[in-house]
Amino acid sequence: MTANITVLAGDYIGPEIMAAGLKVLAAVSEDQNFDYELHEMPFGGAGIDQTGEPLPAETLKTAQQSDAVLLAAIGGPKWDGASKTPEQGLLAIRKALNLFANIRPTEISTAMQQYSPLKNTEPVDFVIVRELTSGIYFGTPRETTADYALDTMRYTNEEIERITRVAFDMAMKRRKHVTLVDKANVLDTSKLWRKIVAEIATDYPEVTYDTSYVDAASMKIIASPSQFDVILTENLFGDILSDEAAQTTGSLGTIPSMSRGVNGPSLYEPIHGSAPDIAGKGIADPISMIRSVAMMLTHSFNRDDMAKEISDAINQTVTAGVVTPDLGGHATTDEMTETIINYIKESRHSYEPDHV
Ligand SMILES: NC(=O)C1=CN([C@@H]2O[C@H](COP(=O)(O)OP(=O)(O)OC[C@H]3O[C@@H](n4cnc5c(N)ncnc54)[C@H](O)[C@@H]3O)[C@@H](O)[C@H]2O)C=CC1
Ligand SMILES: CC(C)CC(=O)C(=O)O
Ligand SMILES: [Mg+2]
Repeated sequence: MTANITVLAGDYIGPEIMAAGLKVLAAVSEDQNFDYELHEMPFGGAGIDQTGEPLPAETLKTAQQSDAVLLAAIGGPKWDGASKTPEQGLLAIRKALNLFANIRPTEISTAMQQYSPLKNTEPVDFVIVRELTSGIYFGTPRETTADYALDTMRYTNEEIERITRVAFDMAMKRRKHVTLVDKANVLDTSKLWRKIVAEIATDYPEVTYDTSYVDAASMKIIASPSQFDVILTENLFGDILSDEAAQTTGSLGTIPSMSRGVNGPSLYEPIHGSAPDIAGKGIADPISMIRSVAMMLTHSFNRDDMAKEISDAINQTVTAGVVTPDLGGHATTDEMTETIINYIKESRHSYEPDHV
């Protein structure tokens, strides 16, 4: 069977890191009985420029019909303040594909330890489960007048329930601990989250469960990150905390994500944006995109073996110090990508039986 993958390169560094991700996908697929077809479509600012729409109808249709979607990043100053923005396209595709669960891992592996600004921590390995299709990014009413602007934070019981089950199911496969991050000392929506999460937690007696206000949680991510296993939180808080958590590994440019719904394709993308400040220089860190490819192989195509090859090669590359400037190195995006590919090839070569 051929895997159909929609490719949304997007804007600024988007095409640079997507190229890196696709090169690694090609390398790791070689001789692996994994056939795939790429469907490259305009999206974000590129969608606006080509069709007038950040999420062109053809792009959405292609994504809906595919087995998985790979997205690099969208947005940037070119479209800031325009009537249609790349970010509208991003929110629209998340909603249209019902991608309510956004999974953002933070791991300071042995290989990454040297790049972490955190010193002498216990091993860090937690996952942020962020609600992705509701909350203040989607709530109505929403308006701007001459005197005020209004956004609305709104959550239904059902929206909280389904993401909570994703978080507890994930905890069951990990260290069995969930931390709900909210602002329940102030917000009614957070009070509702607490009530519903406490109810659902009773279905998971093996999972320990605690809560933290988001302000304190942002401190704990720096001060004592090893206490976390699964962080469950709403859309805005998850957006903010995941960038903070990413930086503890050394760079925002290293963290991938998966966004999933009930049926239909999942979407894989770096957690960062289009980094306009470094676009065109050839120095974007490709790890976040390459790890997004690995997440796709695991979760959409059941190819954990190929994902592990990618992960091992990334670890070897960063251990060897072949890293881009965000991690303090001098490598270009291409050099880092080629090094990762070489490690993949080398590991296969060393396992080949001798042909006499
Ligand atoms: N999913 C997406 O496509 C997202 C899009 N955006 C959009 O991206 C645009 C730029 O937003 P910013 O606030 O600047 O956030 P950003 O995440 O693009 O960049 C923040 C900082 O991190 C650095 N950085 C990010 N990714 C990197 C990588 N792979 N390698 C090296 N350094 C990297 C950038 O150079 C910058 O200094 C905006 O239009 C924003 O709306 C922001 C976040 C997510
Ligand atoms: C347009 C934003 C909601 C994108 C973003 O910052 C994210 O999803 O992390
Ligand atoms: Mg963000």
